[in-house]
Amino acid sequence: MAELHVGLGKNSYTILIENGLRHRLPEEIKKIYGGKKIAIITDHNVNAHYGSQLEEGLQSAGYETLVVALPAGEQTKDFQMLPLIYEQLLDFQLNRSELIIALGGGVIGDLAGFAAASFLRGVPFIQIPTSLLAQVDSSIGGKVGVDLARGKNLVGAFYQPKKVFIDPEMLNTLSDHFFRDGLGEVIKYGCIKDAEFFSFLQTLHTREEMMEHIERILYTCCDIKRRVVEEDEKDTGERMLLNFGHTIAHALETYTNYAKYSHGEAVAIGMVAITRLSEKKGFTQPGTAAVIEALAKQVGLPTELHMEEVDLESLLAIMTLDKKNLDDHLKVILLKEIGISYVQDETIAFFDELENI
Ligand SMILES: NC(=O)c1ccc[n+]([C@@H]2O[C@H](COP(=O)([O-])OP(=O)(O)OC[C@H]3O[C@@H](n4cnc5c(N)ncnc54)[C@H](O)[C@@H]3O)[C@@H](O)[C@H]2O)c1
Ligand SMILES: O=C(O)C(=O)C[C@@H](O)[C@H](O)[C@H](O)COP(=O)(O)O
Ligand SMILES: [Zn+2]
Repeated sequence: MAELHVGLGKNSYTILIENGLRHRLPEEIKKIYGGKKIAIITDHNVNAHYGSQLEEGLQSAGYETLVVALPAGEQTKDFQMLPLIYEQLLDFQLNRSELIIALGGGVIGDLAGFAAASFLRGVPFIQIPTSLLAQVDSSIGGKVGVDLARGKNLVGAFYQPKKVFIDPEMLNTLSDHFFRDGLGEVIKYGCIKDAEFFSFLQTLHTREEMMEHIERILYTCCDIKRRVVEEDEKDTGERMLLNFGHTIAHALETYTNYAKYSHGEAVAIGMVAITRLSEKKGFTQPGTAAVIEALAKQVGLPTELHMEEVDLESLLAIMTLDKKNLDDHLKVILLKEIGISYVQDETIAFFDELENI
């Protein structure tokens, strides 16, 4: 069992990582919430595996519950889902002091978190992340939101959960596709902050090997994210490092209508592409992109940005909507070398060479 504290003043909370924690959730929730009602927001896949156990446990602990189960997938992280959720919360008469639980992957965490941030101007919520991506990244730090057709995460808020409960055993039911996908963000953490962790990842070849070391993987990523968020909760500087590979990733996801690449896949492609560009311009130690590419390939992630399949002008137009853009500047996240990242002011011209990398 491991516990991490995210120190954000009155918005502080803890992350609990424990095998089998799902069986003890009602008891843990009782410690932090003395109200009557709990709304669980989840998706159909996760609900089928874990919904009834959680709901029944909470009912046995004396809570009145509502389960809002939505279709699985990125298309659900849409603005138009919100009224459907609000309607059900209203029917349930959830009040401002009562609790929302996000039970699922990053899609549910972001969407339910934003519903919590906006319903009645803010209802407390907790994160029970069930995908690898959500356990290492999206459940921590309070970035919640939804996608628009014109761009990813373009509507949202910074709204911290009251607690994050991580049960690594829940990953046993995750598909191979989404296990791999989460590794895109895991590799990101090694790239931006921890060369030793990156080297450790290079020694792991199979899902089984990774599951043998899952506590180290989860703890290392959560700890890096916690430290970065503590330093810059509102994403004005240091936190932008967590966006390594994401300017290209988000543009690619948007361009392909959230249907071709899952987020971690797009991040893998984005990290390799930006590092190739950066090497070409002399900002990154030569050979770094190849090393990231090799690790991504080793775990089965895509690494090639197939420019013949996309229109560069359209991709660049989407990038200009990136939330990191301030004034006339784009903020690009680059590596000096594996483990050392920084933010650099650039113009959109930085990406002109994308067709030739
Ligand atoms: N807020 C943040 O800081 C942050 C960080 C990274 C990514 N994100 C966002 O997270 C989203 C991607 O999250 P994701 O990859 O978890 O996608 P997801 O929520 O769609 O989950 C992936 C798939 O796995 C299924 N699933 C989840 N847990 C399962 C389990 N334990 N057993 C069986 N099936 C399970 C889901 O039903 C879904 O089909 C993207 O929208 C991305 O933008 C947000
Ligand atoms: O928490 C952060 O900050 C991140 O950037 C984490 C990213 O992995 C994540 O994809 C996040 O949702 C991106 O946020 P955005 O602000 O670029 O939309
Ligand atoms: Zn991400």
